[in-house]
Amino acid sequence: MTMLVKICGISDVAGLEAVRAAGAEMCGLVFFPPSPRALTPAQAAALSAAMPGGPQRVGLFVDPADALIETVLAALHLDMIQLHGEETPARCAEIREKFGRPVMKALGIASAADLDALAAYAPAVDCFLLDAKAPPGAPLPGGNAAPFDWTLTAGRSIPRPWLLAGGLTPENVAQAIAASGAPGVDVSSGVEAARGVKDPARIAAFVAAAKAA
Ligand SMILES: O=C(O)c1ccccc1N[C@@H]1O[C@H](COP(=O)(O)O)[C@@H](O)[C@H]1O
Repeated sequence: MTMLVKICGISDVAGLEAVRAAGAEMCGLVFFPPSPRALTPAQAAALSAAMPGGPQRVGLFVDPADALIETVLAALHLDMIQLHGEETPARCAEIREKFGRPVMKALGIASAADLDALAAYAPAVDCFLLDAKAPPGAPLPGGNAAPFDWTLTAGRSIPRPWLLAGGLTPENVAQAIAASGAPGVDVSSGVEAARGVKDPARIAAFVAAAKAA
């Protein structure tokens, strides 16, 4: 089975080219201003236009108003919408229906009980991203280089396709896949040279390690 790989927080052409060259299926474009990886719709449109084709474009939003999604979709094509806030199942379904894009819902996981929430979301979304819960007071709900206990998902039936995220790196991704049973992985901080600055060599190493796992 193909291991799906998403590299999140791409903000320049070198990063996008590295994702394409490495063979990752998806890249994430962040539309959440507090993030060091955030893009304006115009910046994202220019970046995406610099490389027609290539990885699927996933737009990352945090509790977005409809107007923001509308503005982004008017500026560039998105293949998928990632919701990384406190969106309810009803809000996920509304966004999926209104904007006609597959929805990936991110959920913070700290204990086995957190996985119980997946059942309520399953009818409203196309896939899940299971990330560590943000540390208390963290300014970002994700992208914090924090892992969760990978064994929590081992042997669990996850009711949609899913990606593992949180603190993954080229060095630990194979171990994370083996421990969690994840069919796909997503990374941001672990492939950066500095916060918000992607490192093409680490992107290549991450994708190679994930695909070989
Ligand atoms: O990357 C961000 O800046 C970000 C901001 C707000 C919500 C989510 C964000 N990133 C997502 O979090 C996961 C895990 O990140 P990391 O690898 O631990 O740094 C990342 O894959 C993105 O999907």
